[in-house]
Amino acid sequence: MAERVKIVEVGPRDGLQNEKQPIDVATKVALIERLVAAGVTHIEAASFVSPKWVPQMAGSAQVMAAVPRAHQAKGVHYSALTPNLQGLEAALAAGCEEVAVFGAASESFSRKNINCSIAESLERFRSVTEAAQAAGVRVRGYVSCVLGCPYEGAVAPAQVLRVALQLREMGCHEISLGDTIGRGTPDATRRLLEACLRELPATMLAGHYHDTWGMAVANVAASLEMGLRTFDSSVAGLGGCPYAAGASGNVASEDVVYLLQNMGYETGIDLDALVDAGLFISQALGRAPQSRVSQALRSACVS
Ligand SMILES: CC(C)(COP(=O)([O-])OP(=O)([O-])OC[C@H]1O[C@@H](n2cnc3c(N)ncnc32)[C@H](O)[C@@H]1OP(=O)([O-])[O-])[C@@H](O)C(=O)NCCC(=O)NCCSC(=O)C[C@@](C)(O)CC(=O)[O-]
Repeated sequence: MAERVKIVEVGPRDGLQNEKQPIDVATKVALIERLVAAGVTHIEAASFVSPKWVPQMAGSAQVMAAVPRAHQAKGVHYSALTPNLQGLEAALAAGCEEVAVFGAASESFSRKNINCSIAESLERFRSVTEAAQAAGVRVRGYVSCVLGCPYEGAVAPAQVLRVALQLREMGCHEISLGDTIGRGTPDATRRLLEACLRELPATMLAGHYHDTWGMAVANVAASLEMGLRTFDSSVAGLGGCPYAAGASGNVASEDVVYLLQNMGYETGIDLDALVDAGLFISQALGRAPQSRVSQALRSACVS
């Protein structure tokens, strides 16, 4: 039987959080419905952050109220970002079964993104993880800027590991390593993972690679070689971070699924239906999908 790789679809959150044009709740929910229909089982659907900081995520409670719940019996999980207790309370009220705290390996990015130092953020996350665990909700931990910071440049793998270890110590079940600005190369990704894997099991790590420099699929492949089996991706390559100017979208889910299928891994995702989901949201945004696989599948020269 083929080995399973877990895809965490972050398009509805990471993908849409930075869009300038308003996207209504119905469109977000319709995207999520299509992702579920394509077989996606882990969807980051919402973000309970300050609407003054990230206006696009303001409708998160309405999104969570409308996502297809019947599919949960078939193993679909919805998660949301929660930077503090206020966010956690809103996420619990909205029925999230997993939440995510998001820290950074760079001081400057931490301050720009969540308005506090790394140390302050970790204190804050501790109260979030304690309250989430008391409510029976799992917590994922993000570390941003693992392969470079938009304000500080190079980031040492040891600094990433320090933050990741503290997230694990407070009970995060999974640590997602975010190449926020997409500067990473396969060699840099391997060096980062070598450092992290000395202290953390591969089963606990997820690769979250942005594609700004076109390296994201290569970084997924390098991470697979290093033992990672969980990847975050964004349908149609949507996305960017509001606090990392110029950063483009996550690696496209279609491209990751194509890669995995052709390497013999199982994802449970129907590529054609995923391409359709990407086309749906791209049409709603008035542009073409960034996924190269989507473009190739739809081009006239496909044999
Ligand atoms: C963390 C804060 C809230 C601190 O922001 P702050 O201004 O320091 O917070 P505060 O506690 O002083 O509160 C100020 C106001 O915000 C409100 N507030 C406070 N908390 C919340 C909340 N949870 N939900 C709704 N409202 C909230 C609070 O009620 C108050 O409202 P006011 O009295 O002024 O009307 C802010 O900086 C923030 O929301 N930042 C979010 C930034 C963000 O979402 N960035 C994008 C996601 S991270 C990312 O994309 C990277 C990732 C994860 O994908 C991985 C990668 O690629 O690297």
